[in-house]
Amino acid sequence: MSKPILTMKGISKVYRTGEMDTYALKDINLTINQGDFISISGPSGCGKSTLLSLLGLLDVPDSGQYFIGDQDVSNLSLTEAAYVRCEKLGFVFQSFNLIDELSLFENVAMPLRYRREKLSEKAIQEKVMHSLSTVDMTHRSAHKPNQLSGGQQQRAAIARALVGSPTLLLIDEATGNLDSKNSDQVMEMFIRLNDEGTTLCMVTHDTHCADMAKRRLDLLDGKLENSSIVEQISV
Ligand SMILES: Nc1ncnc2c1ncn2[C@@H]1O[C@H](COP(=O)(O)OP(=O)(O)OP(=O)(O)O)[C@@H](O)[C@H]1O
Repeated sequence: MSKPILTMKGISKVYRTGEMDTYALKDINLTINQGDFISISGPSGCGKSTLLSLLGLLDVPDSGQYFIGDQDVSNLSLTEAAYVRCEKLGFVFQSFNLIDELSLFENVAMPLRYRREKLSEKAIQEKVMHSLSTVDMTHRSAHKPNQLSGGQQQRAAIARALVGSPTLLLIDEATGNLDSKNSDQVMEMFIRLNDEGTTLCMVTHDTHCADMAKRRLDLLDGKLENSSIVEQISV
C-alpha cells in the first residue's frame, strides 16, 4: 500500500473583511500518497488558490490539522515554514517566477542555497545540471530567462522545483501562460515525472489538464466534492 506523505484533516479557512466572513475552505480532508498525481479543479472562487497556499505553507488554516509525513505543520513559525517549504516542497507557478537577473543555473540552484544543511558547490553543480537535464535544458544553463521562450522558461521553473528532490511538487495553473503545444509538452513532462516516482498535486481550472492526473478532485464552494481515479489520457 502507498505511504501517505501529506494529510489534511478538517481544514477550514475563513477570510474576515470587516463584518463579512468568507468561508474559502470548509472541512477539507485530503490524503496524498507517495506516487500520486492529483488534480484539484473547480470554478473561479471555489478555493483553489487558498488550498494551494495552505498546502504550500504560504498561509495557515483557521482550524484543522495538516501533516507532512509525521510532522504537524498546521501552525509553524514563518522561519520553520520557510525551511519546510525549501526542503520538502517544489513549486511550479503559472507565471514561472524566474529571477530575470540570474542565469538559469543560478535560478535552479536557488532552493539549494536556502537549505539549513549547506551543500558544497560541487554538489550544487551536480544537482542543478541533473535537474536541468531532466527537462532537457542543460544547453541553456548560462542563459537568462528573458532569452528563452515561455515553454523553455516553464521547463526551467520545473527544474528549479525538482532540484531539491521534493516530497511533493505543487503546481499552480502551470500551463495557463502557454500555447497548446507547449502546454501538452509540460503535461507530458508531469506524467513522465510521476511515472519516475515524483508525487504531484496540480491546481487547475482546465478540465483537459485535470483529466490527465491519476486522481481528480473537484472543489466547489470550498468543499472537496468527489474523488475519482481517472485513466491517464494521452495528450
Ligand atoms: N484575502 C482575501 N480576503 C477576502 N476574501 C478572500 C481573500 N482571498 C480569497 N478570498 C475569497 O475566498 C474564496 C476562495 O478564493 P480563491 O482565490 O481561493 O479561489 P480560486 O478557486 O483560486 O479562484 P480563481 O480560479 O478565480 O483564482 C473566494 O470567495 C474569494 O473571494
